[in-house]
Amino acid sequence: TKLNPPPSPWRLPVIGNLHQLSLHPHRALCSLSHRYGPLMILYFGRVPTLVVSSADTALDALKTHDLKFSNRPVTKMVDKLLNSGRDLAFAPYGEYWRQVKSLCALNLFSKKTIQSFGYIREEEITLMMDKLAKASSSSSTVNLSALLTTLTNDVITRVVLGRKYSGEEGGNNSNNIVRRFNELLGTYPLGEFVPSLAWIDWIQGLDKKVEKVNEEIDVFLEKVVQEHEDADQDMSAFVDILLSTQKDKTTPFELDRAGLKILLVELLFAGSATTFTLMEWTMTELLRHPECMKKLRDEILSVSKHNLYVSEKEVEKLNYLNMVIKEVLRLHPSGPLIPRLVSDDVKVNGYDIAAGTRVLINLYAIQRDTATWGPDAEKFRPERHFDSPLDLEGQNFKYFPFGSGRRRCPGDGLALPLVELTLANLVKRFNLRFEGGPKGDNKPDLLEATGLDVCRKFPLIVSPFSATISL
Ligand code: HEM
Repeated sequence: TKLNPPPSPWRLPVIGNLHQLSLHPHRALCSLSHRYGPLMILYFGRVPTLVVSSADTALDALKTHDLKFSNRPVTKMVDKLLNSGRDLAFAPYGEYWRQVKSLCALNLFSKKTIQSFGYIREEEITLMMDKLAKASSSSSTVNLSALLTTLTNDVITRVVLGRKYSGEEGGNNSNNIVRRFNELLGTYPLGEFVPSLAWIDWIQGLDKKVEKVNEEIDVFLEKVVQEHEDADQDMSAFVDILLSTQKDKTTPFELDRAGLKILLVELLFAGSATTFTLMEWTMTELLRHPECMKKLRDEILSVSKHNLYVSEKEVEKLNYLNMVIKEVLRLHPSGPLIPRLVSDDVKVNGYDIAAGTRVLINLYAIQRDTATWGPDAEKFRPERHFDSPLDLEGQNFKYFPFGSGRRRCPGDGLALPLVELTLANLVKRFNLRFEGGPKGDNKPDLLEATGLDVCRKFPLIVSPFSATISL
């Protein structure tokens, strides 16, 4: 039978469409989809990649054919950094993935476990507030991006590893490890797409960099695991649960030392970079829209009247905060391109897609589509979520910032309470003045960094002023 492949933009010999990706592939692919349609095949060198850019095509791929789209590609970096996918995010869809996922669901992502970490969130947020209060009383500026990075990192390392590592030196500093891991995982070696150009990666020393980061991560995590093995008293971090799973020979699940460490590093990375990115963009948008900041502050003050600290119970009543976060996740999804892999030949929207084709679901394009969001789709307008049926569950393909289906993000329940609580306390306690970007603007810009998680290009530097609060 005759096959009907999706349209493809014109491409160059050898490199294919690689030159069209720019530094911000989600944006470049969004523009290309306006010309070539919501389903297109691009060739990254010799590697065909299906790009999905509309709600309808995402529904057909991720719902109608969800099983065939339930894998992820094992890129060269995943192969090297995550041992060919012995983690959760890149493990092939199958028994190993199922076992790891249920272990995490039960011991890390369950409602009860997340609630039990409430005191960690409170302690770390209080520490951050203290730093801001100190800066406020000495009229100094602070790097809010750095503070938020440390906060998310400290919370996730306490939950997963049992204590903080952000104050340690060099290779033992969890902030450094997560940052370098993120940078490398978001790198696509040219040799992966064009084998004849692999020498360029070699000259750039990519293999050496990966080797070094792998070694550092291994040394760091070996020390952490050893600390837990040597501890006299019972410890209750996630690493301890992994260690007891490892020892328990009756479980159907075999987790060796290397697999255990890969899972730990992935959770640190997946848990902190995404959560931090969401907080950083929320503060950016609020500083760009003082009317939204004021509305949010009024809401927080109306709900949280008796203490300086906004509690988790009070946060549950903050509807406008919820809308603000939803709008930020729409415009700035932490991971704008969701990677999947087609595991079997499939027909999507009438087009034939071959097994083995890589897939990129362009959340950025879908969540800014004017057909869904209207002519002001590019505008930050939290009110559009008022009484909206679109939630974060991933059932509606117009809006799914945590993904959808079997491979949907399992960490939303861990991320959102921290994000909500931090933002509520920050906005209640401080008026923040943006201290100019590189061009001396008085409103933060929207320039994006490159990498797997798209955070701000330049950090948010602000002057905090303690707000007057009558209790
Ligand atoms: C604001 C915070 C977060 C955002 C926006 C986010 C977003 C996403 C997205 C879009 C995916 C891909 C889903 C798909 O393929 O359908 C994903 C997967 C994943 N996320 Fe998150 N995430 C966040 C926080 C977290 C946290 C806190 C953790 C864990 C500590 C986490 C762990 C994971 C894992 C393990 C996967 C892979 C799941 C699988 O393949 O089975 N995420 N996330």
